[in-house]
Formats: sequence, C-alpha cells, structure tokens
Amino acid sequence: MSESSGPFVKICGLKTAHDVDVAVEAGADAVGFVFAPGSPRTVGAGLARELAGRVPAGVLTVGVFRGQPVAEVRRFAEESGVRGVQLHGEEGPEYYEELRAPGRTLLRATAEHVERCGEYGEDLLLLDAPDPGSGKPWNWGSAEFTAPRGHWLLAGGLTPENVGEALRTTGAWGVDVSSGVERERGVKSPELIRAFVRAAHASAH
Ligand SMILES: O=C(O)c1ccccc1N[C@@H]1O[C@H](COP(=O)(O)O)[C@@H](O)[C@H]1O
Repeated sequence: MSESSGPFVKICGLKTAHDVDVAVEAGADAVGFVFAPGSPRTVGAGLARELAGRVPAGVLTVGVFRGQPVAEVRRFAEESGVRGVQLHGEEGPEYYEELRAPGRTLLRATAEHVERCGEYGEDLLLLDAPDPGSGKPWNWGSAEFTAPRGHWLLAGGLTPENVGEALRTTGAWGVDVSSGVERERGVKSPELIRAFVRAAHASAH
C-alpha cells in the first residue's frame, strides 16, 4: 500500500486503456475494475488483465465484487491478475480467510458502522453508500458519524468539489470514486479524474 504522505486515492470502474493511463499519470494509488455483474462499468477478466498489465507495480489493481461466490471471485482475480479484491456483499470473516493469498490486498466495503479496520481479516476497510457505484453520498458529514480505527477509505458520491472537505471532515486515510469522475454513467472523464486526484492531494496541505 501507498507510503506517500497524501491520502490514498483509488479511481474505480475503469474500462479503457486511456482512462487507466490518465489515472496512473494523475497519481492514483489504486485503480479498480468492476467484476460485479449488472453495472455499466462491468468488465470481463480478459479486458481487466489487459488494463491491469498497463499499471506500474506501485499502483494497486483491484477487482470489485458484489455478492459473488468465493470460487468466482478467486477465478476472476486469478484470470485478471489484479492484486486487490474488494467485496461489497454480505460476506463474513470466513470469506476473507478463504480469499487470503500471498501478495493479495483484501478490501471490505460496507455501509454499516464499523469500529476498526481488520475485524473480518481485511487489509483495508471501505465505508461506502448503501448503493455502491450510484454516485449518491451518505451522511459522513453528520455529527453521528464516527470514524473507524485503522486504514479506511471513504466512498460514495465523492467528486472533485467535495473530496477535500470529505477528507478533512472524516479523517479518512483515503478515498475511492467512480461516478464523480464520469461525464455520463459508466463513461470516465479524464479531466474529472485529474481534478479529483489533484483535489484529494491538495487536502493534505
Ligand atoms: O461502480 C460500480 O458500478 C459498483 C458496482 C458494484 C459494487 C461496487 C461498485 N463500485 C464501488 O462504489 C464506490 C464508488 O461509488 P460512487 O460511484 O463514487 O458513488 C467505489 O467503492 C466503487 O468501487
């Protein structure tokens, strides 16, 4: 994982070589490929392998899953060569145990309150909206919100305009975005990707 002093930034839902290159050149720490079915961002393992092959070793490649059987997750991860696995379903700790592999980073996405990162054996916790990938924000700015301990990413409705405030308000270790860097649903905007990474990095100063 990133040792840089700024926040960890993941750009998710990439489908083209150009968008991958833009995210990497902009300074993203991680790029995500959606393997969950039914999303306008869903890609197959073959395309993801091509895209992941463009990514330098210092940038984490992540496969995104939702409610899929463990064998399917493992197969997609192995066929695509992604180094991270992000789970958005109801999977319990045993699921993480089964997916643990040398060099693999496990990300647990949840919309529930969590005390600390690592409760299910994950390396990174991702606090997201109940409807992941929808672009809808949630109540991370409210007085009731309490941040988990450890490394966690904030996601859900983030944009270049609100990411700085989101990082300052929540103290998140990093951020993850998909909709907020798209010009239309499922189609990334290079300008918005660059603006998002710039705004996230600027929040550290
Ligand atoms: O992006 C999707 O379509 C998706 C589908 C299924 C599970 C997760 C998905 N994306 C994740 O959602 C957040 C981004 O949300 P937003 O669009 O920025 O509001 C991020 O964690 C993606 O990995």
